[in-house]
Amino acid sequence: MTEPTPAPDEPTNKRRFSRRALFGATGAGVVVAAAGGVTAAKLADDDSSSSSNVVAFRGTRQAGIITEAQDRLHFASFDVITDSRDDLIDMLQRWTAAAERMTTGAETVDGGAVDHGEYNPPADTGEALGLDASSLTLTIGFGPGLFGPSASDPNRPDRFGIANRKPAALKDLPAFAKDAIEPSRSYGDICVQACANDPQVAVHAIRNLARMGFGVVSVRWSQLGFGRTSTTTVSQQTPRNMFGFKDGTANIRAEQTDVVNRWVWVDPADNADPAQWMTGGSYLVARRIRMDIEPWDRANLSEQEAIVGRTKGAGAPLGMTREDDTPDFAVATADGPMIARDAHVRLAHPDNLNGIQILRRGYNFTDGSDGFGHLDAGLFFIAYCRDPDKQFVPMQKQLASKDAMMEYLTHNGSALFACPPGLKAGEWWGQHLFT
Ligand SMILES: C=CC1=C(C)c2cc3[nH]c(cc4nc(cc5[nH]c(cc1n2)c(C)c5CCC(=O)O)C(CCC(=O)O)=C4C)c(C)c3C=C
Ligand SMILES: [Fe+2]
Repeated sequence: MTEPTPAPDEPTNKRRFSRRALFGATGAGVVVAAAGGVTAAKLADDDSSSSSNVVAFRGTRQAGIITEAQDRLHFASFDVITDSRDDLIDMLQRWTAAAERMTTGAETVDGGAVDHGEYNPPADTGEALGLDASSLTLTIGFGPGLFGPSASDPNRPDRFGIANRKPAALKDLPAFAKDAIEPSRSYGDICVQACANDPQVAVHAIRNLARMGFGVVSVRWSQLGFGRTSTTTVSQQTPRNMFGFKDGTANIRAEQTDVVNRWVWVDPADNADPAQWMTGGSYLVARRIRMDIEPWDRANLSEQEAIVGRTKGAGAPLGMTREDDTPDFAVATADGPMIARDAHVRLAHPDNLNGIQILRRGYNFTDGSDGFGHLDAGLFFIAYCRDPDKQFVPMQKQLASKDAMMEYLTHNGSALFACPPGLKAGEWWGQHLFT
């Protein structure tokens, strides 16, 4: 594979690290692999966004939350299949080292694909050799079932002695109106969200973590996403969802520090002492939402726009012309409000939800067709929030019962994970939960 040629408008400070370049350079001692550390990454900061192709793995926050949303997703939810706390910790340590390397464009271990002897299975599966880091971020979260009983599995024992460390906010989401949740696409003990600008890099990362976890975890479900449906920084263009509408316009942006602190990061006051490991982290809500594409495609444009509450072309609130115009829910027409009472954006707007906000970070998906000639397509909705019970739950309750868009949606996957804060040098995933 050839090294990608930098685009002419690429910043001159842009750093490119490819697995092939590192592969060739390790002999010269360029890469510092001790404790999984690789010197090349941009130094971490609160934002973790990077203008280069390497996003810092370590920092105050985990990367992949307010990081500028990448184009591709591979999300995996794992069941822990061992009762051994030591084995789980050992795997988390090995995962951390490999994850840190992969986010720099390196293999899981030095020379993993081809240098570990012809009679051993390769320690890296190799499909990302020659590809650069592609802004890969790997974000870990822990599900309610890891701590013992949960609503989805009430008989789970506390296998790892961490029941008292469970944050109050970490509980399975309630059932919402019209939910059609499939357990085989839902829940899980540990999640890893892999986001990258190259799908092969994201898939390689999840595949290798799954391979390394053999005997300790098994993949419960996973989801690929092919196009972001959010903007998380002010410089990003708003993408479109599978209904053809701009999605992400009114999202929280990384630069809105006060808003992010209020609605995304867990505060010390949110938890008692045993759950302080979550301070500075965030809760990840995942919902697989099937979109009924074919009936939608037969709805006329004005009906589609009335359901969303924005125009399809510009993405402007109805009654306005520009995407960044502020919606005015008071404007009336002869037939009622300009933005209908059951329009999606009216119901999801903070003015109609006691000020509540969430950070959306979802992806379009298409998993082929369903055997009846319909696309199995939709939105893999991901949201980050400080307290799902006070943010996502009331928002989704309102949408599930009143939103006109629900006629075209089926929520068939659901999960909640607690994503701890970022790692300092030498720390490993889950360290402050298990020690
Ligand atoms: C519970 C939260 C939300 C779910 C679930 C959800 C599903 C969903 N949304 C769209 C399409 C659009 N959503 C838009 C705005 C919007 N959506 C939510 C929340 C949920 N959406 C919020 C908080 C907002 C912002 C509201 C506001 O403050 O104005 C938009 C408009 C553009 C935008 O602001 O992003 C679209 C379009 C789909 C298709 C969908 C499920 C498949
Ligand atoms: Fe929405």
